[in-house]
Amino acid sequence: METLSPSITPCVSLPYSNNSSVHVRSHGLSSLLLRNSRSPANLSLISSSRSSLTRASAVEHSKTSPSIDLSDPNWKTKYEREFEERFSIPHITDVFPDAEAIRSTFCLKMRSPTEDFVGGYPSDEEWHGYINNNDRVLLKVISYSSPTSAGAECIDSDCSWVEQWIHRAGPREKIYFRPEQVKAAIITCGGLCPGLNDVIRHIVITLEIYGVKNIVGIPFGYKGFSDKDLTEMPLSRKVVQNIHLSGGSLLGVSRGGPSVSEIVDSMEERGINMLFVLGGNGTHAGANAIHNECRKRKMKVAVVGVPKTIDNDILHMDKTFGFDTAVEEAQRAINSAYIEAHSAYHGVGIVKLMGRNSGFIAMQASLASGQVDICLIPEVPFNIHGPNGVLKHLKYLIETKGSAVICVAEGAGQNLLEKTNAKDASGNTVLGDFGVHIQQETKKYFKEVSMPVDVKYIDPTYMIRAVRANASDGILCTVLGQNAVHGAFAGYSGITVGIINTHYAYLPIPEVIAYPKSVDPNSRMWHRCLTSTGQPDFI
Ligand SMILES: Nc1ncnc2c1ncn2[C@@H]1O[C@H](COP(=O)(O)OP(=O)(O)O)[C@@H](O)[C@H]1O
Ligand SMILES: O=P(O)(O)OC[C@H]1O[C@](O)(COP(=O)(O)O)[C@@H](O)[C@@H]1O
Ligand SMILES: [Mg+2]
Repeated sequence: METLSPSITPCVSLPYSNNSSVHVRSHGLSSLLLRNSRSPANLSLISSSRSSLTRASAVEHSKTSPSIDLSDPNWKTKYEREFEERFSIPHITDVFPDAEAIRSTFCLKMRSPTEDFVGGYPSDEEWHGYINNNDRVLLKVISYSSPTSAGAECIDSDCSWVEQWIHRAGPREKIYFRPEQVKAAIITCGGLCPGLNDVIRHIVITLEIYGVKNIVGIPFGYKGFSDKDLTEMPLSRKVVQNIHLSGGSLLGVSRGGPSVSEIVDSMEERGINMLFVLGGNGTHAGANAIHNECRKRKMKVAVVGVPKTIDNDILHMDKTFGFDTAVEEAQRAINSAYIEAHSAYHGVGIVKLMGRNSGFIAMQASLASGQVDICLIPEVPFNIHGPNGVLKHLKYLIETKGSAVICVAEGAGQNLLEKTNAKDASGNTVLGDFGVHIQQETKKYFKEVSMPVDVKYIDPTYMIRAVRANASDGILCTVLGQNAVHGAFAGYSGITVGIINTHYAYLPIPEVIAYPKSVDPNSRMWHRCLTSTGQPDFI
């Protein structure tokens, strides 16, 4: 039976403050709300979180909002209007006001993809499956009654309800590209993630249903645009039919690569006018820059992203594809660590999971397994040594339970390691190996206190990333892939697609990558994780 450590803090204090120095939870409203701290009412985003604002260097919000004066009786209306403006999605008609729209060729009546449009486009005249351009999805669905409510994000001290609407994804009745004039390209960048092949597959299948015949894959990420030895891969339903049965990416992935202008030069040369970009924060920063460069050059191109990251660090979305699968797979590693630890005399199982800045996989896998005693993530500071340190608690667990399991996210405890200052080809900081560090410190500590322990360290990170998507991710990938194509045909560009409050939406890219999403240490989910592990604060 699990025994709780006597050092457990019974409740977590909720630092409510409307002082401008309050740490702002890193959600989408941050830039606007931080500016509010200079407003006459001197109110910033009021949050019960203790995490500080983290910001990706990549992209700032593209559409800045002026400060909201909370003493203005109409501030809510103004806020909602400005929110709508920030989350408006760029459209081809912004640059080409006379762009011709035709009736959609997305037709679910069976038709051979090799058929030519000699007799005109097929259409489902009576079909009521289209999305109206004015359809919206609500971004936030909880009305908090107090800033001290767990996870509360409030704009004013009363936590006034403010509506934040974003664009609903899906097929439109009017499209801005003639299928026979489309050359569509798909690219996968960054690290691997379960589900990449499922998304590629559904982009290709949906493009074919619209009637596109010229579809290519760019090999090995952005590098494929500049490396002369890499040739584009022709794609069709036949090519992609079974690719979802294996993990990885049919097209290959890479970090780093050519400049944005080189990429756009290459797109011009190749005649690409639809680009589907599958990747994380970095890839999306690139996609947005490509979109802007195309606009600057007056190219009628749709650039649409599909967020890919097992780290789940993309803002606003319920989750990104591959995350669910990663959690499921991580749980298997935790179970092995548990079995090893449980079967050994004074066994300690340590599992390292991915998560550069965000501990979502570690948190969710710990919760899912129910076998973790200590979960360490980058968002929550901790000490290893000292009276409240991890090792002291570990000793207590060994004494009371006989074994213990520790789950660490790769980005945890970086302040306790020597900095490498190394960067990968994309400019991401190369992290120190905290898993190895805590393994070594555990062995040292128990030697010092003359207590025998049997430490088993499992690093399943690349095994987790390489698996094929599970059923739930498979469905998510299908919907995201289809919606990416609908967005491009509808004439949107510089957008990405995500699942938000169980609905599918289009968002302007800068809003989802303004900074990496992270675990809120005051969220219900982190509290649930603490309830499950029974771990105390290690501070
Ligand atoms: N700020 C940026 N602007 C343009 N391209 C970027 C930017 N950051 C990263 N990239 C490119 O995006 C690709 C993927 O980035 P990376 O950070 O490795 O993965 P991810 O997209 O999963 O975060 C790389 O080819 C990288 O060169
Ligand atoms: O060894 P690689 O390819 O750099 O990948 C490691 C990184 O991949 C990730 O899982 C996901 O990163 P990306 O979203 O940038 O692909 C990180 O958590 C991890 O640091
Ligand atoms: Mg990234």
